[in-house]
Amino acid sequence: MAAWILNGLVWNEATGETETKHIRIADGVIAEIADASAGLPDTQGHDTIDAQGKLVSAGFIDMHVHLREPGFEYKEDIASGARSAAAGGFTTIACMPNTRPVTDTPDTVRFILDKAATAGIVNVLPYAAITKNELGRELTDFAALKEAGAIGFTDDGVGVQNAQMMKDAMKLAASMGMPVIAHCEDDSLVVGAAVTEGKFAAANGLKGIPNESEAIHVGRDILLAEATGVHYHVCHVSTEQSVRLIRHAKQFGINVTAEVCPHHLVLSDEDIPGMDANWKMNPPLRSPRDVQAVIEGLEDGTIDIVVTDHAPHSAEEKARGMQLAPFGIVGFETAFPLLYTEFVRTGKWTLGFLLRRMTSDPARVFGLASGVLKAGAPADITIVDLEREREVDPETFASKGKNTPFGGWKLYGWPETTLVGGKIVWTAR
Ligand SMILES: NC(=O)N[C@@H](CC(=O)O)C(=O)O
Ligand SMILES: [Zn+2]
Ligand SMILES: [Zn+2]
Repeated sequence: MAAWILNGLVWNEATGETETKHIRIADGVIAEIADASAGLPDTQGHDTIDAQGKLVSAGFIDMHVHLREPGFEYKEDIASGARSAAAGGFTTIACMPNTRPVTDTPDTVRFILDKAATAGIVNVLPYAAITKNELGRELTDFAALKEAGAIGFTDDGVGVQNAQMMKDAMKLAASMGMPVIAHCEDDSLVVGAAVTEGKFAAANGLKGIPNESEAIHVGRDILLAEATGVHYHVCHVSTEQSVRLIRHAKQFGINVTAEVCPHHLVLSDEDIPGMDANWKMNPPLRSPRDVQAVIEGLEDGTIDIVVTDHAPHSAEEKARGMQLAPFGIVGFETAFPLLYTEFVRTGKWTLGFLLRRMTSDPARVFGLASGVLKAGAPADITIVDLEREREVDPETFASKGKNTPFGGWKLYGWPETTLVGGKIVWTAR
């Protein structure tokens, strides 16, 4: 469709303010961005979208999500996950391979791409597993998986326990120009705990997950990345120690990048209200000191991007209680409002900083053409109402998963309309 988005507020990095612009879309790309001071354009023959007073941004990019299909469609499927992403203003998402079967064959990669294309909602980029069935024993066929469309290799959900296996994976990925994305967790240090080691665990007589179970893999993998030259990307950084190691590695020019989730920026273990599994995720909510460290890591560029780690589970599964319920919370439909409300409205971050970490930075890290609002870029666009306050109601989520700790939170910054390739794929009722 040929369309004009009229009178939207577009962030200008040079001035550090928003400016009113008209954006013309043609053939799925941004054809023109016009200054509104020159008056309304001739919109004849075009659809028009009134964005008066609304933020118009490049669509958000989420490089760490779980869509659960194939195999766990009762939690989420590719279409429902994509709809949830669009409702959260995301236009490109990268899905993790801990499906059933695990995404460890070209057939499964193609299955995901086909399903995503049929759904036709957002761009879905599949990761493939590092090891067969994510068991850590045998590498998958990297070349065939890349050929089928996988954009990187990861065993997310579990850490690769064997250092030689990880080194072999990195060497192979490096030779193909592909990134290795790591869920950092040393099994020998994790003692079947549901929450972090710290105040909440102690107060409730629970075992805790220690910080070093994450950071020890980060440190190991940084050394392996240095040795192999691979692009190494650290998943869901949650500890002060991991931030420190990544900062140090970057100072040495090692090709490492990292991500952090909204919940690790906003919540600590001291916020957990009780034995409610909607507060259970991996890595767990850490101490306030860790929260401060990941915030500073994101602010100084040690951590490159924000991801949701959208991890839907059924209500029945989450009702099993803190100890038995699976790890994970949904994230698409609260991510931007949460960070906008907590960090931008409070004056801690500029709007531009948050937008960069959710658009152009993930595009830079993973070499995507999207993530920028400029002529010639894909017309993947998010229109956001920054001014209306609304309460988070999980029952209204497009996701099948309602498992969030943010139910009832009053937030600003709700996405209103999401366009992918110039087509409206979601609009708020
Ligand atoms: N983050 C989580 O708590 N859970 C993820 C797995 C993962 O991201 O490691 C899941 O698949 O449910
Ligand atoms: Zn993980
Ligand atoms: Zn994950």
